[in-house]
Amino acid sequence: MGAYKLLVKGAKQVVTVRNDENVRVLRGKEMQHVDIINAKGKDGVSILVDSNGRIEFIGLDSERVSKYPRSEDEAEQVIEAEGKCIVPGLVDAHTHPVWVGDRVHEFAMKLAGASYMEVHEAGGGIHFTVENTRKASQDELYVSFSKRLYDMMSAGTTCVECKSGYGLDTETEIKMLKVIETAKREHPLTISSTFCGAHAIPKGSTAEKATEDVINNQLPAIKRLMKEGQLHVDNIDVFCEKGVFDLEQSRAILEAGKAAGLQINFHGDELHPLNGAKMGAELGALAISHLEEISEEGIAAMASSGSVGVVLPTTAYILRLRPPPVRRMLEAGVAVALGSDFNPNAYCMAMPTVMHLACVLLRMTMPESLIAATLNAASALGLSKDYGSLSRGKYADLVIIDAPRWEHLIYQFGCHDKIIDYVIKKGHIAHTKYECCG
Ligand SMILES: N=CN[C@@H](CCC(=O)O)C(=O)O
Ligand SMILES: [Zn+2]
Repeated sequence: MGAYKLLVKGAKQVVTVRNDENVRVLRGKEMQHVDIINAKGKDGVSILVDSNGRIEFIGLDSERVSKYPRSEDEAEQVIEAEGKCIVPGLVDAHTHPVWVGDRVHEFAMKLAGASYMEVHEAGGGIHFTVENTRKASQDELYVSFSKRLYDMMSAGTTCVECKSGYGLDTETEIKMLKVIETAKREHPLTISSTFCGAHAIPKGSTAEKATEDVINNQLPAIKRLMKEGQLHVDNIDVFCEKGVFDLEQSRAILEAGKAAGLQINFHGDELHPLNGAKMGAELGALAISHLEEISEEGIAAMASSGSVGVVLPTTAYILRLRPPPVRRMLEAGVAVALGSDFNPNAYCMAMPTVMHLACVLLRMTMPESLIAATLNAASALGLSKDYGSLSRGKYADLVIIDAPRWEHLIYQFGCHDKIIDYVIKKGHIAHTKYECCG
């Protein structure tokens, strides 16, 4: 074993986002620029990774050679990155990736004019996925889930939030959380897991009964497994929406989750303005997702509570919703993050596509979008101490792009696999296009 796990050298440009490990989140104007280390002529940029996968040095090749003269010989792997750009590993702050049975048939219905809630109320949508997921075995779910995680990684994602929520009963919710738990142990990606037993009202039940079931049955069973060390769940979620869980039911579920030691991270103000953002801010939510219908009051509350706003451009795009007022949120000082919202309704797991949509549909700039998909997304999951930017001491999660400027990752609409040369996870080559595509 070498003294260093990896040396990347000769890069044209390294976007650190912030080259300061103490910066854990960025808001408002702070999101207008990213820190970049550029090569000086032939003197490229190096990243040296220690044996624990953390960044030991980041800076010009010449400085690295004078400070660590033997680094090239002592590194287990060396990547020549001449002419290439490097950004931090992307962080996907919101996904629903554990399920079987696609909903391609519903895409046609929606194109013909059916709304998300019309499909849901007709017994499709989440209900369709619940029926299929309840029938599937843990192994079957793991096979499709783990393939999706590799696909996400090949598009540059190195940390991802993964929800349960297609069980809506204790048994299936636990089955889903166990699938996520297995991936936490076995997959290179860093996973933040979320209990979302309140994702919909089970068929034949009511919102009152479902709230009671989540609080009195599902959550205590999960808590027991966490105590026994069988599960390590990070977040509590609820779909706070008209016709699903109302404001008070959502509050009760989130409070119960918080009392069980989970971070509050939920769906709010997506289709109707229920003032979910304000309620979440009052509870000290770490993050609130969607926010298409956030109120001015909700924006002010999130700016002062520090709750991260996770916006999901794929949803607004696919459902033709009015996009969330991201410019207003940024102006007011809300920290904005991005997620793919990968689920059978929004079948997108590529964060470069998400960043592109954020720029075009949500009017974010490219630096804002990159910050939202790295440092702020890590912050929405409580992971920004270790992930989301490149500085000494942080984990070396990197995306190495074969393009003359980092912005190509966002500018290019699709086919990112052609320019993503390497995805590095904690200093390991987790994916390289040279092995899979030649
Ligand atoms: N809005 C609620 N949940 C998901 C959709 C899940 C589904 O349709 O299966 C979302 O965030 O978009
Ligand atoms: Zn969602």
